[in-house]
Amino acid sequence: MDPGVGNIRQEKSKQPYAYQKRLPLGLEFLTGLLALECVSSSIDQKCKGLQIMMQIESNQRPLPKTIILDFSDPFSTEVKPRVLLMGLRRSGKSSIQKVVFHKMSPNETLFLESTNKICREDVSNSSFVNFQIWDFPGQIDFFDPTFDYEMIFRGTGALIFVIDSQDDYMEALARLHLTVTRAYKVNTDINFEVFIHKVDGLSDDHKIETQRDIHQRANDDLADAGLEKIHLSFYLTSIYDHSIFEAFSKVVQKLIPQLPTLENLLNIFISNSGIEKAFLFDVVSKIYIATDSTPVDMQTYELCCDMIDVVIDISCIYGLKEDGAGTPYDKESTAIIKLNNTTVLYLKEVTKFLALVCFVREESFERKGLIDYNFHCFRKAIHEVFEVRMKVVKSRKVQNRLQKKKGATPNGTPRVLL
Ligand SMILES: Nc1nc2c(ncn2[C@@H]2O[C@H](COP(=O)(O)OP(=O)(O)OP(=O)(O)O)[C@@H](O)[C@H]2O)c(=O)[nH]1
Repeated sequence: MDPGVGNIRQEKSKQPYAYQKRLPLGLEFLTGLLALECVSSSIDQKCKGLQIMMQIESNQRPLPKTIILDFSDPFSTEVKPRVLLMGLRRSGKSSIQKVVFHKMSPNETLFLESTNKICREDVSNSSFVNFQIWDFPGQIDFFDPTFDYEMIFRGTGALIFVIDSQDDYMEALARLHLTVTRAYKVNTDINFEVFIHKVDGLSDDHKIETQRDIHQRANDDLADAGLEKIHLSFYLTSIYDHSIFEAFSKVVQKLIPQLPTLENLLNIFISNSGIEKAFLFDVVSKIYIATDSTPVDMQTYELCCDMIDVVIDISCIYGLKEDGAGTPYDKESTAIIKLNNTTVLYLKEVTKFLALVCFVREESFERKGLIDYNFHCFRKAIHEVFEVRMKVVKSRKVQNRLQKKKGATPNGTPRVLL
C-alpha cells in the first residue's frame, strides 16, 4: 500500500494518533462508480424483471404448468440480477434459501414440502444485497416449449446448481450439463455455481474425492461438447454448518459491482488500524459482502457469524423498549467480545443492513481510539459509495418518468400499453 495514503496511521511512536494525509476517497469512489455504472447499464438492457407469474394446474398434464406473463416496467432502472436455484428434487434448494435468508434452523427443513412452482423472492427488501432469488421446483421441465427459459436466463446473474452429494449424482450431472449449456446459449455472462451439497454426511476424505469426481466429470462433459470456455465454480456445502453462508457470500460478491472499492477500503482500514481481519456483513443473511485481501479462515468467519447472532439476540431481548418499539440493529449497535486466546471481536454498525466485524489482537485493541477514528472514516466512505449510487438511480428514474410522460420508451420506440 502507498505509505502516504491513509487517514491515521498506526505508528510505533509515542504519538499513537499521529495524523497523516487524508485518504483520497473521491478518487477511489469515482473509479468504483464508473465501473458500477458501466455494469448497471449493460445489465439493465437484459433485466426486464418479471412481475407476475401464474401457475395453472391442467387436468391433462400431471405437472403444473407455468405461464410467465411479462408485465415488466420498461422504465425500471433498478438492477436486480436474478440468482436461480436449480437442481434435482430433494437436493436441498428450498432448505438453502430458508436457512440463509429466513433464519430457519436446519432441522426445521426436514418438514419442508416439495416446491411445485417457481418461488421468486426479492432479497433486497430486507437486506443490503440487491437481487431476486428464484427457487425452481426439482421436477420442473424447464425445456418445455411453453416455458420461457430464454427470458429467465437473460436476466440471470448467477445460476446455482445444487447436487445432493449423499445420493447417486449421475442424473444430477446430466441435468447440470443440460442446464448450463442451455443457459450459456442465452446468456454468456451468467456465473455458474455448483453446490456439492449435504456434505455433512461425508467423511473429509470422501468430501474431497466427491468434489474431485464431480469437477472432473462436469468439465469433461463440457469439453466433449466443445464448451471448455464455460467456467463452473464448485463449493462443498451443508446447511448444518457455515459452509452454506460462505458459499453464498462468494456467489453474491461476484454480483456486487462495488466489490473492488469495498475491498480496497477494507484493506486500507485494517492496515492502518492494526486489525488482523475484517468482514463487511449483511446482518440479516450473514453473507459477507466483502473482506480484506488476507485469506479467509473458516473458523474466524464462523466466530464473526456467531457474534452477529449473539448481538442481535441480546439486542432483541434487552435492546427494545417495553412496548416492543425500536429495532434490534441501529446506528448505536456496537459490541466487543474478548476471547480467551488474546483476540478481540469488534462489531460496529456501518449502514442499516451492514456491519463491520473485525478480528483484532488484544495489544492492537489497546489503540481503540485509533481504530474508532479510522472506522469513522471508513463508514463515511461506504456511505458515500452508496449515496452516489442512489443519486444516479434516482436521476435515471426522473429522466425515465419524463420520457414516460412524453409517451416514449427510454430508447425512443413507441410504447406498447399492456
Ligand atoms: N443432511 C443434510 N440434509 C439436507 C441439507 N439441505 C437440505 N437437506 C434435506 O434435504 C431434504 C430436501 O430439501 P428441500 O430443500 O425440500 O429440497 P428441494 O431441492 O427444494 O426439493 P424440491 O422442492 O422437491 O425440488 C430436506 O429433508 C432437508 O432437510 C444438508 O445440507 N444436509
